[in-house]
Amino acid sequence: MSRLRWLTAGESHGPALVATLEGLPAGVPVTTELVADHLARRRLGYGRGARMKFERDEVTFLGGVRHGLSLGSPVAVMVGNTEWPKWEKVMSADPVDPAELKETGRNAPLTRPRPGHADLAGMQKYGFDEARPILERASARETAARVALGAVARSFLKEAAGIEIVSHVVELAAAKAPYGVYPTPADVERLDADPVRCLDADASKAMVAEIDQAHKDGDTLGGVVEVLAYGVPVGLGSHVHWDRRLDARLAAALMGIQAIKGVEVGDGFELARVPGSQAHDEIVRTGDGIKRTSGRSGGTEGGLTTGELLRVRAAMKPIATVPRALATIDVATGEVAAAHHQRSDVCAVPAAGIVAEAMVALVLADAVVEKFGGDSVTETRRNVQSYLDNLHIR
Ligand SMILES: Cc1cc2nc3c(=O)[nH]c(=O)nc-3n(C[C@H](O)[C@H](O)[C@H](O)COP(=O)(O)O)c2cc1C
Ligand SMILES: C=C(O[C@@H]1CC(C(=O)O)=C[C@@H](OP(=O)(O)O)[C@H]1O)C(=O)O
Repeated sequence: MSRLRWLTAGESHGPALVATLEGLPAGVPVTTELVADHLARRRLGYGRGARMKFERDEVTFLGGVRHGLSLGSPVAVMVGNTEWPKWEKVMSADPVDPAELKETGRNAPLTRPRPGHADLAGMQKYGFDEARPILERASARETAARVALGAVARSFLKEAAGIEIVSHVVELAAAKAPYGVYPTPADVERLDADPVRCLDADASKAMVAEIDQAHKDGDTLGGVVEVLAYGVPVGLGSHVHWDRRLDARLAAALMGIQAIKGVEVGDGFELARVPGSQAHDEIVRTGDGIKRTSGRSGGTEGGLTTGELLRVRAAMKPIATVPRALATIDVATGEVAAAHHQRSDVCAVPAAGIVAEAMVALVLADAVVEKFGGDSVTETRRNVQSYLDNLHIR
C-alpha cells in the first residue's frame, strides 16, 4: 500500500517555511510559478491584516522537480519569509548577545498569553516563560507550506484522474450564501476576484459589511468554507477500517488547519435534523450509467467515495487576537492583564478556503496513490482508466 507522506517545518518569523512530499509519482507538471500562483490566492481576501500586504512568498524548489516535472523523488519546497531581516536576531537559531537582542526592540517577553491561541497551554506544556517559542509555530503562517504542497498534489490529481478542486465561502459570521449553489472549476477566476471568495453578489456584499463592522468594533470574525472536488472516481478510501475511511481522513486534515473547529461531510449536521427519507441520495439509472438524485452525502458512503461530487465544509472560529484585547493574566506577575495584540487579521475565512483546498488535495492525492499506485503519473492514469473501464457494475 503505497502512500503519500508530507511534513512542514518553520516558524512564522523564521527565515523560511519548508515542506516535503514523499511518494509523488514522476512526470507531474510542477513549476515555481504554479506554486506561487496558489500562494498568491492564499494571501487574498478582505479582512486580512497588514502583513499580507507587505510580505511576499518566495518559492524555491530544493528537490524532486526538474525542468517542470516531478522526478519521483521527495519534493522539497521552501517558502521564504521576506519579513526575516527584521527578525534575524529575535529568531536566530544560534545564541545572540542580549544587548543586540534588546536593540531590535522586538524581544520583549510575551508574558500575557492570548486566549484562543496555543500560547498558555503551550508554555505550560513545553516549559517556556513566554509565548514567543509557542506562537511562532502555532501561527497560521505555516499554512503557506501546506498550500505549496497542495499545489503539487492538485497537479497530480488533474493529470492522473482529472480531479479538480474548488472552494468558496458559504458563511461569514451572520452572512450566508444561498444553499446548494456549487461553483465549478470554470468559476474559480470569478471567485478569486471576489473580496470574500463568494459567488453570490448579495451574500458577498453582506460578508464585506460584516467585516467592516467588526473592524470598526475592534472585533474579529469566523465563517464556513466549502470545498468541492470534481471528477473523483468511485472507491477511494474504504469501509473496512476506521482509519481508511476517506471521510475520516478528510475530517482530520481539515480539522488540522489552525482555527477550524468543525467539519461537515455533505449536509453534515443538517442530516441529523431530517428523517431518513430526506437524508440519503437515491440511486437511479440514467443514459450515462448509475447516478444519484441528490448530493446530500457529499460524495462518500461508508468511508468510500461514490463517484459523485465530493463536498466538505469547515467552520473557522473568529481570529483569536482580538484588537479589543481579551482578558488574560501576566504570567510573570500573576496580575490581571489585557492579552498581547500588535496586528492581526480581522477575518481570514477566504484564505482558510484556499488552505482547505490544499488539505483536500493532499488527502485525495494520498488516496489516489494508495489505490492506483504508479511510479509515473502516466502509469497512475493508465491504472485509473483501466479500473474505471472494468468496473463490473456501471
Ligand atoms: C489563514 C489563517 C490566518 C490566520 N490569521 C490569524 C491572525 O492574523 N491572527 C490570529 O490571531 N489568528 C489567526 N489565525 C488563527 C490562529 O492561528 C488560530 O486561532 C490559532 O492557531 C488557535 O486556533 P486553534 O485552537 O484552532 O489551533 C489564522 C488562521 C488561518 C487558517
Ligand atoms: C503570516 C501569515 O498569517 C499570520 C497568521 C497569524 C496567526 O496568529 O495565525 C498572525 C499574523 O501574523 P503576525 O502575528 O506576524 O502579524 C498573520 O499575518 C500568513 O498567513 O502568511
